[in-house]
Amino acid sequence: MLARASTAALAQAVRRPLLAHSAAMLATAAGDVQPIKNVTVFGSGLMGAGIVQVSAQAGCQVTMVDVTPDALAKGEKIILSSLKRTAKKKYAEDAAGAQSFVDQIMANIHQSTEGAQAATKADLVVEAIVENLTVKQKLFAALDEAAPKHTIFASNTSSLKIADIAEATQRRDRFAGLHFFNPVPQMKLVEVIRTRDTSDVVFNSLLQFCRDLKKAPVSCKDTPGFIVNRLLVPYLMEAVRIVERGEASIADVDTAMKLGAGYPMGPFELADFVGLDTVKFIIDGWYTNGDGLKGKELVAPSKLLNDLVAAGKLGRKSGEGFYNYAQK
Ligand SMILES: C[C@H](O)CC(=O)SCCNC(=O)CCNC(=O)[C@H](O)C(C)(C)COP(=O)(O)OP(=O)(O)OC[C@H]1O[C@@H](n2cnc3c(N)ncnc32)[C@H](O)[C@@H]1OP(=O)(O)O
Ligand SMILES: NC(=O)c1ccc[n+]([C@@H]2O[C@H](COP(=O)([O-])OP(=O)(O)OC[C@H]3O[C@@H](n4cnc5c(N)ncnc54)[C@H](O)[C@@H]3O)[C@@H](O)[C@H]2O)c1
Repeated sequence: MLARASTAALAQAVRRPLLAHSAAMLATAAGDVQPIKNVTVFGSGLMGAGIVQVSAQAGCQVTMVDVTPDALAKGEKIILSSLKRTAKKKYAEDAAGAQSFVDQIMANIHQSTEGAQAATKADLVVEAIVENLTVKQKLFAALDEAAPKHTIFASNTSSLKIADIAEATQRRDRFAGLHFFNPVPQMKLVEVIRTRDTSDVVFNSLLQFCRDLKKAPVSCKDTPGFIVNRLLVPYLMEAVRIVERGEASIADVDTAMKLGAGYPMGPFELADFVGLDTVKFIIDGWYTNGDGLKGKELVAPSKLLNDLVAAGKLGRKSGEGFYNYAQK
């Protein structure tokens, strides 16, 4: 009798928050939205450039902001190369059509190194800068003064708590996570993360914005790694530990996961793709103070990973990580 009662209570305890969460999703699905037509993206790197591109492709006016003209030029190069790949497929026999496709989208993209100025007309500010809480808080605190009251703030962080970033501003009701995946033009998923303070209108507007970008939004609580990274990063790290324990080679682990689990990339290829510095930052943050992950073996530091990052071998973006791309 006791066992049955405790099972029922447990089921109820699990069901209650899930029901509340899905009810919130349903409620917001029918709620008001504020239009997002003018977007300012901070960071023109791997992710920022992709977010700029897909927003411009959806018809938004987009301002891409970085700290130097050189960083902006790198971002523009990433966008042009991606658009040309897409244009080549769409307009295989029509070079003029392909060029006009690229030109029309690039006309929606403006560049600036003046962050505060760039935020003054934004309906949405998306941050995709270095994965460092203090740097993100400093940026948003400065933008809070410059951006209009209606502007929504969103972070593309891989691993930080959205609430920790938002606390640097006076607009916690207009602050959320908007987590895109690499490469942004290809990956359909966006994780939309609300904090306790995010308003329904803001959450709803971000869900609609993702749909306008032809992306598929999902949501979860403001927890370490949200959904994908919470599952993916421990998997990547266990692959590293298999190699550290001398149980298999890097190449065989990658081959095994591609041919045995049907993944498009093996864990080492993927870690090099994401950036070894980003992977290291994520596990270091979770190991030292991640809710429910602090001190856990699952995310413990790895000598192999730390040595590569210390040697500046960050993966594809530096030409070498677990693999050497200079030779490929
Ligand atoms: C850590 C962070 O917080 C979260 C994350 O981002 S975790 C990482 C999530 N991302 C992944 O897991 C990526 C896994 N890898 C993949 O999906 C695939 O390997 C890939 C899409 C990157 C590349 O696909 P793949 O078939 O291996 O290579 P490729 O043929 O070059 O590209 C496939 C298609 O996408 C296109 N494509 C690839 N990258 C592109 C880009 N950046 N821009 C435009 N088109 C691109 C190619 O043109 C090709 O188009 P086609 O099939 O019509 O010819
Ligand atoms: N790499 C991935 O696969 C991936 C995927 C999803 C999310 N993310 C997250 O996105 C963010 C960016 O990652 P990335 O891989 O694009 O990094 P990146 O190093 O490629 O780009 C970061 C860019 O931010 C710029 N920057 C730094 N401080 C700035 C500031 N104060 N103002 C304006 N620009 C500034 C840098 O100059 C650089 O161009 C991180 O939070 C990361 O965790 C990364």
